[in-house]
Amino acid sequence: MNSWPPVETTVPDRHPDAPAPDTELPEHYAHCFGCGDSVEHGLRLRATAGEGMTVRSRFTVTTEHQGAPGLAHGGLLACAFDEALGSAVGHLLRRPAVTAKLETDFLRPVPVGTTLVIDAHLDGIAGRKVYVSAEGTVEGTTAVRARALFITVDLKHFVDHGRPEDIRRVAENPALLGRSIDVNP
Ligand SMILES: CCCCCCCCCCCCCC(=O)SCCNC(=O)CCNC(=O)[C@H](O)C(C)(C)COP(=O)(O)OP(=O)(O)OC[C@H]1O[C@@H](n2cnc3c(N)ncnc32)[C@H](O)[C@@H]1OP(=O)(O)O
Repeated sequence: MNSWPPVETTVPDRHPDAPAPDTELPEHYAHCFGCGDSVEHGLRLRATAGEGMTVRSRFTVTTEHQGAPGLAHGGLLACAFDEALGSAVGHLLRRPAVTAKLETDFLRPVPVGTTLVIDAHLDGIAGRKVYVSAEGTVEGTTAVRARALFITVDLKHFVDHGRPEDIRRVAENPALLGRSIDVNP
């Protein structure tokens, strides 16, 4: 296995305004496929801040999330990890960041009706590069592991690249963004 993080990093402190351990984290965007309550068949991840540089997320697999009969689709499992890892970066550093690279190891199938518990850990930071990893367990057995590189960006990134009507809807109704995001930092 390659060394991780792949470059020299430092481990940052939690942001002073990061949610305290055991705090339930809000959805970051109502229309997010990973965590938004407005997305009918979305993943609806729920997350809790952990100790140190950790966040625990939970993804309950439903019949809408199947790939093979009765089993979660691998692409949706990768999506769940993207969300869980992004949540760790966003909430612990309180800086906007996007996924640049995501790698997943699928070790065991994840059945419909089970809850995947994803423990994400912020491993290190080098400039704008943030390295995070996570392990997902079903009833105590490791099913999926993932590693990712996130890159911190300015809020301008989302304004420049997002669809204007969606940006406008958020500007008119900031409640669509989770309580934890300051749209006027
Ligand atoms: C705030 C409070 C709470 C918030 C909660 C939020 C929860 C959120 C949950 C959300 C969850 C869902 C999250 C989502 O779904 S995010 C959506 C999916 N991701 C994207 O759309 C990102 C698309 N990519 C880009 O926009 C650009 O490529 C970015 C911005 C990433 C970089 O373009 P930019 O022009 O700005 O920078 P740069 O190119 O100089 O690169 C900078 C450095 O990075 C290195 N590099 C780049 N790519 C790679 C790579 N693939 N492997 C290895 N290294 C890579 C690069 O070599 C350079 O290194 P160095 O030369 O400096 O050493």
